[in-house]
Amino acid sequence: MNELSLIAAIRKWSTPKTAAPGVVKGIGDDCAIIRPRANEDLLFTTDFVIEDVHFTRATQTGIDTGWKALARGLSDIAAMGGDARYALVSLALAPWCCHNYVRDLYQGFNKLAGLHCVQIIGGDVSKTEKLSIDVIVIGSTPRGKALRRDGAKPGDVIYVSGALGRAAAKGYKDRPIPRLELGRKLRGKATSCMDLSDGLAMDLHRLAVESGVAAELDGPLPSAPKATLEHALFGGEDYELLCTLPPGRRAPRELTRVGLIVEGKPGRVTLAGESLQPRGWDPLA
Ligand SMILES: Nc1ncnc2c1ncn2[C@@H]1O[C@H](COP(=O)(O)OP(=O)(O)OP(=O)(O)O)[C@@H](O)[C@H]1O
Ligand SMILES: Cc1ncc(C[n+]2csc(CCOP(=O)(O)O)c2C)c(N)n1
Ligand SMILES: [Mg+2]
Repeated sequence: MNELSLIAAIRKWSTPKTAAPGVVKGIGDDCAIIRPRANEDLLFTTDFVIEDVHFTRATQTGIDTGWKALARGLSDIAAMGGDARYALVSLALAPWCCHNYVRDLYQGFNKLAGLHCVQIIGGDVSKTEKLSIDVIVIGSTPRGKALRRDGAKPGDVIYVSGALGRAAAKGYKDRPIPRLELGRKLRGKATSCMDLSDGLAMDLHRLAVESGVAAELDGPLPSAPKATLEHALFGGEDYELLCTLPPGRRAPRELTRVGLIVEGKPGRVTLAGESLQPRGWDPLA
């Protein structure tokens, strides 16, 4: 395997049947060229997936690792109420990564990219000791309509999508489903929104800090099969949406009410009246 032959293969694996709208030039030049539409805001996000930090080689296939690496960025776009459009994929390959493994990674990227009309428009390859994948995703929203973390107001109702603790209960070996459709439905409805990557306790704290409010969790939490309360609150990697809606506003059926935004020390979170520490997954701990 050398750089030229691998990039030629990647180019073949990444070429869609029809180019995504706005792509003037995809893989093959120093930069990709994108022509933005009028009246849209662009969204940019980047996330790593690193061997033995986010997955272990022995327990996860290349296809699942590729899926998850792209899903993390798509989930960020979902949290902003956006459409995911393009991705850049940088691979630092470990000595054990053979041609067929890289092909499997692209199968994983492509399975998920195909579901959401996302085109891989570039990237980089290099080598290192442990496989590291960085995926940049670019998305868009109608101008001024992106959902943000900083708009929650006292009196708003807190909701989460899906079931919490799913990834932790499965040993972090599942394929997360980015909630892009739900995110778009929440545009113009939710006062704040973010995706749950580090666990509800930590991520609700972050949303409350950005919004300058406190949060009270009161309702029963929607938990995944076999998930403990510890998994649901602190497990992380659920990639569900956490959002707030003004009182009285009807919530889409994918959402479950879990609490209320209140006035108080910014970032303080309580569960059934008890203070909840902002503990969860911390990559640097
Ligand atoms: N190295 C960095 N340089 C510049 N900005 C960064 C860097 N790392 C993180 N950020 C920014 O800090 C903010 C919070 O990032 P963080 O990664 O904690 O959130 P997140 O992406 O929602 O969570 P997660 O990565 O756990 O899914 C984002 O705006 C992110 O772009
Ligand atoms: C081998 C292995 N050990 C632990 C975990 C759990 N884990 C890793 S990163 C993360 C949060 C999101 O990451 P980030 O904060 O980098 O966005 C979680 C919950 C895993 N997936 N694989
Ligand atoms: Mg991040």
